[in-house]
Amino acid sequence: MSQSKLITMDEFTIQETRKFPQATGDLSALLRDIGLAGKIINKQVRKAGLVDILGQHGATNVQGEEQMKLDVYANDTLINILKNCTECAGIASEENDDHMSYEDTFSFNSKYVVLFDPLDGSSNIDVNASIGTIFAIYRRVSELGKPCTQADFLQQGRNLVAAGYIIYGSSTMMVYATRLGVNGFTLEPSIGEFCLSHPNMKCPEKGKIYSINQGNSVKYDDGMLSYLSYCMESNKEEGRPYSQRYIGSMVADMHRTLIKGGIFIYPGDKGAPNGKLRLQYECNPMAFIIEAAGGRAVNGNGENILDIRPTELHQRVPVFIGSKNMVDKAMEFVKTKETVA
Ligand SMILES: O=P(O)(O)OC[C@H]1O[C@](O)(COP(=O)(O)O)[C@@H](O)[C@@H]1O
Ligand SMILES: [Mg+2]
Ligand SMILES: [Mg+2]
Repeated sequence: MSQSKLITMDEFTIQETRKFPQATGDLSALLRDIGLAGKIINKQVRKAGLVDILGQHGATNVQGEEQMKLDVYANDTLINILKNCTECAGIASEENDDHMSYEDTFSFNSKYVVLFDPLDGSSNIDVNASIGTIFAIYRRVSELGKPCTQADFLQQGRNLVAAGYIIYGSSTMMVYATRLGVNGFTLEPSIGEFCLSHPNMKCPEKGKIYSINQGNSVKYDDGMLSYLSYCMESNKEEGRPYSQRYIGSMVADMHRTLIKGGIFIYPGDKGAPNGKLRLQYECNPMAFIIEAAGGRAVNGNGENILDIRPTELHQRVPVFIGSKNMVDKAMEFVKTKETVA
């Protein structure tokens, strides 16, 4: 990123909007507001050991998971910023039981709703590894001028208008996808702006890394285990064995997968047939980004993640996501064994 050619995210989205004369600019404004929330969360993350923001908050969320202080901080920040902006009619979050409808005059007439995982990778907060915020933007299906309804938040991933994440890593980046493609913006700390650093991101068709919690192997079925054996098997021509990398923070594992290629898997297992990750604010936005970058995302039956019809806000789904060829290969193992069983 050369200083003389800095393109801020705002400039970029304005340029993109101009390609569509009928566009209102509302989506650009919404992305800017999510970026603003990201900058505020980033400020806390950067001084996490110095202020009282590490550790547990003392409550559990709707899924029975311990909330960390930063989970709560990030959630409150996003809720307040999106409430005060004029483009968002309501939100749903990993940390809230139900969706929230913003009922002021402006929000009532807003056409977008946002779903988010305010802080992804909670288990990494206290050990200073990369964490992130994941978001998904839909056009509401409920009537303008009325409160949002559950239907707004239970849309298929196919309906996404935009999705992205902010990663608080060695630098802070915001990556978002629309149907036009995927672009990444690095936070320039001296001017406090996200600036275009990764234009037109593409996920390589094939990679050399598989990413899964291998410690759970004892619970995996035969198909999954034989795919893992395939990843570890030596085959020089095909570039195997693959390397295994697993941070345990979906944002960080997916950011690497998007840039370097590879496959990220959180499968169903004997104890949790639907796996752990949530469809609406983790897997759908990541699937939308990866598809827009040329990759693929399916569940354990090979069904495209974006085609799944959600029935509950916090539903979980097994996920195989990343380089197209690697996801297709994994399905050969997983689906064959399922049929045999
Ligand atoms: O510790 P496990 O079971 O491997 O799970 C790791 C996964 O859980 C998550 O941390 C769940 O996200 P949250 O931190 O938002 O609950 C993902 O980011 C990650 O991929
Ligand atoms: Mg998460
Ligand atoms: Mg979270």
